[in-house]
Amino acid sequence: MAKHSLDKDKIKILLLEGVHQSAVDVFERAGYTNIEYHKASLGDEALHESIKDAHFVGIRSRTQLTADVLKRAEKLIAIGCFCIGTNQVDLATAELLGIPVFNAPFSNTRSVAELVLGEIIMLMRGIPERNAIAHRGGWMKTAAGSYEVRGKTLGVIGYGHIGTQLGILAETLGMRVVFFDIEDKLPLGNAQQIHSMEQLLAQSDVVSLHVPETPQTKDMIGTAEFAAMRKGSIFINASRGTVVDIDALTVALKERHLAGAAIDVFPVEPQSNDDEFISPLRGLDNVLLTPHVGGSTAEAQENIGIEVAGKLAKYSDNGSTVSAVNFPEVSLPMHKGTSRLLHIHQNRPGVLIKINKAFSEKGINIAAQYLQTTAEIGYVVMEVDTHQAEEALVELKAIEGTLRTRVLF
Ligand SMILES: NC(=O)c1ccc[n+]([C@@H]2O[C@H](COP(=O)([O-])OP(=O)(O)OC[C@H]3O[C@@H](n4cnc5c(N)ncnc54)[C@H](O)[C@@H]3O)[C@@H](O)[C@H]2O)c1
Ligand SMILES: O=C(O)[C@H](O)COP(=O)(O)O
Repeated sequence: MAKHSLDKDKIKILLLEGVHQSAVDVFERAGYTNIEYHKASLGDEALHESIKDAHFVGIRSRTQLTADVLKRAEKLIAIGCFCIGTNQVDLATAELLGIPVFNAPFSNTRSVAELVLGEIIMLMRGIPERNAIAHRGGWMKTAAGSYEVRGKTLGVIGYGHIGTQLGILAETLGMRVVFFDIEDKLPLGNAQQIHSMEQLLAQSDVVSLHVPETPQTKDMIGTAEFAAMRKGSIFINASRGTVVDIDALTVALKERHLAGAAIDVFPVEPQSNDDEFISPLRGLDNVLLTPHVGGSTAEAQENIGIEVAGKLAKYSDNGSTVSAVNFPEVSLPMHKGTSRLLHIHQNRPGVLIKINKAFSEKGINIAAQYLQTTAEIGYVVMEVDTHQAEEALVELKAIEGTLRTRVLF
């Protein structure tokens, strides 16, 4: 088992938002037992208190790791987002502080696609409204406004891991699939790329959003876009709450320009299951409201726990940063018989030369060396004889531009 500059039982792992037990199991199997586990996200003060001595933190989409939080988390080595989205982390600040951020880019995508497919069928049949009326003692038995999905057009906005899977599943039900994406994408099945979002909106019976939260996607669907959609069409958002102008959506639904909607993500979401959900969409019978559960299935959560905890444990044990979203990616073999030094520095000219010169002057032999950079930082990993590791670490810490160093014996 890898030995660290810090004993493993001193390495604190903070897990928030009820990440799956599979993550705890992975950490424990890797020898990390100092785990602080919370079922929900923490309020600002509690978060500051818990993260200030944490070496690793695991979150889901709720916890906001802002620049302020990160700067106060002085011991933080890496962050795990146990989900797809990483917009809740200030990635640029994390990078400049030398903190890699990992996520699970695929594990819950099938779950989202399945949920959306079910919602399409329910909404095309007007089931949410019939269900709500029945719960109030009414009986809305009519074929009016109730349609098969076969032969209808699904417009997917954001044709990535989720959008593509949804497209394939929808085609198996006989739907025609069109998509809009800022990138040219290989259409799967019989899907067709449309290069104008307006044209997609005008020809779709169902529009489903699957874009990430970025400055470009903020409020990308508002009054004008709803007006461009067909009268009586269906709108679905299981991407991020910031992408849709929720007031404009409310108007489009109340005016019955849209026949229905399914919304899983909201501009403001409750911090925990004990807090009230506030939204102008509440009380609309033709809207399916779900509490950000697109990726919340047993299968997805278990796989995410294993994947992200595995990436964090690997970074802790051997320094590998493969698939980090904000960091130079270095793929490292296991090391045996040497010690591994990890050095994260500002990306400025001459750092590697200075390291090599300092080591050569001290007679420290470098058995292996790996370097990757981004525009902002460099990540160099070196292997040296174990008896020289402490001395090498001192030399590394003295290099100008150093952000962080670690040694793995
Ligand atoms: N509701 C949930 O529980 C849940 C679960 C998983 C993911 N999500 C959200 O869904 C999003 C999509 O997930 P994914 O795995 O398919 O991501 P992805 O990165 O595989 O796909 C996103 C696609 O959107 C495209 N895109 C980006 N900006 C765009 C723009 N301005 N206009 C059009 N297309 C644009 C990209 O080119 C890409 O093809 C995630 O970023 C996450 O925010 C939500
Ligand atoms: O980004 C994601 O993967 C989804 O939004 C799911 O987030 P969650 O883990 O908070 O449910």
